[in-house]
Amino acid sequence: MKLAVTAPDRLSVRTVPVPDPGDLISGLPHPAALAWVRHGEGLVGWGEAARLTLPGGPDRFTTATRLLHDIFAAADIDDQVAVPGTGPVAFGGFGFDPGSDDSVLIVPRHVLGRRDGHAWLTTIGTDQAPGPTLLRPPTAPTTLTWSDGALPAPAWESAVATAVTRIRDGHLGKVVLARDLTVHAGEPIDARVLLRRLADRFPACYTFSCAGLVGATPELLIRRTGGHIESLVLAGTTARGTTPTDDTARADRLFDSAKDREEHRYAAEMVRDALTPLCSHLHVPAEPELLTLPNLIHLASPVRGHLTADRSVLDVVAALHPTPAVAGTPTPTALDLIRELEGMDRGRYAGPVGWVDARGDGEWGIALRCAQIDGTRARLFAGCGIVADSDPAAELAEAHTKFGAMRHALQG
Ligand SMILES: C=C(O[C@H]1C=CC=C(C(=O)O)[C@@H]1O)C(=O)O
Repeated sequence: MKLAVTAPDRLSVRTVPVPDPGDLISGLPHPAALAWVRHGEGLVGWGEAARLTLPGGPDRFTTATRLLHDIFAAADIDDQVAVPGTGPVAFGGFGFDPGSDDSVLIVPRHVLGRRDGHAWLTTIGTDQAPGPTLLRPPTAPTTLTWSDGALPAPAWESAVATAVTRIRDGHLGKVVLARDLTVHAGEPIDARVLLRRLADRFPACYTFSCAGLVGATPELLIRRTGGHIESLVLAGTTARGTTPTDDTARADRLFDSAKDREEHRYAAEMVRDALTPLCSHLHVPAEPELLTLPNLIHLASPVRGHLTADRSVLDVVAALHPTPAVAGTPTPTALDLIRELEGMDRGRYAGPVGWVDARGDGEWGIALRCAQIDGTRARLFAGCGIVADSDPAAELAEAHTKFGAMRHALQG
């Protein structure tokens, strides 16, 4: 696949303040939705002023940064709000595997944003629409037919067992193995229905949609606001309990679990090592804390820092991806094992997903708890960190719980 850039020579961009638009997702006018929303704040976009599709390669982030810089530098920008996310922005999703051709960036024609008491509408081009008008009301998917993806459950369990053997033999410390499920619907799946259900159920997650990849991820890879950066490293998981006592017992067991602590440590240490050279100040907590979601509890390390130089958020994404939350340790060995054992192409699942503006500010998550929608078909993904003490049956159960987020979004 070749690099493709669809963009006019010069974008004409105007951002104006608007009254509080309320719920962002219900303003999306048609199914080709772009979204990044958490606790009701964020950005939604529609229409395409520019699109970049990038071939695989470890340089895909720097290529994206350079091309976007050229498009944004040539733009004629009237930004009357001037906060992160105003002016032109690109939504994007990058392929997980450096060899993957799936990376895409879209500069929407319209963006509706809401953050810290500001609300704005950005319009690109001459079509100065006053705001979204619902062109096609969302309809929920019906008659869903589920099937296995690349590996049925027993085959995936034996892939996990093979990974455990390789780890115990000393080839690597950790690998994250994922599996996929396929679902067919009676009519084209509308991303807005999934966004609505995900945002209602997981308000603390980043509900996203970009080029058919729709999900609600709890994992913030990086947020850049001026020189300030934040990340939330997640690894180590348990399902929520069925009673309050069971829930507390599970949370305590997770917090004390040597196996989950090891899984988490690989991820937190790699993020620390990758960010240290970029930062004048970096805080990584010595111990993880618990992040409680409606369906799962994770070990979590909130990381904060200050960049030494003026780098785009995409430069920081390039330094971080793929973290051991989605690949493993050491990274090259883990990537080889993932290619050998998963039997599938992850596409943009577990890759960076988010947005960047012309200042280089932006928010990028790791695309987890998501599905790739393609007309009437969707591919759901879920993965689990495997270390020496992992049990294949327990990992299969964990993947099943992780699939639950998107299953619910599709089934209601
Ligand atoms: C790879 C996934 O989750 C990662 C993020 C948090 C916890 C994880 C775990 O405990 O295995 C995974 O590393 C996924 O949800 O598909």
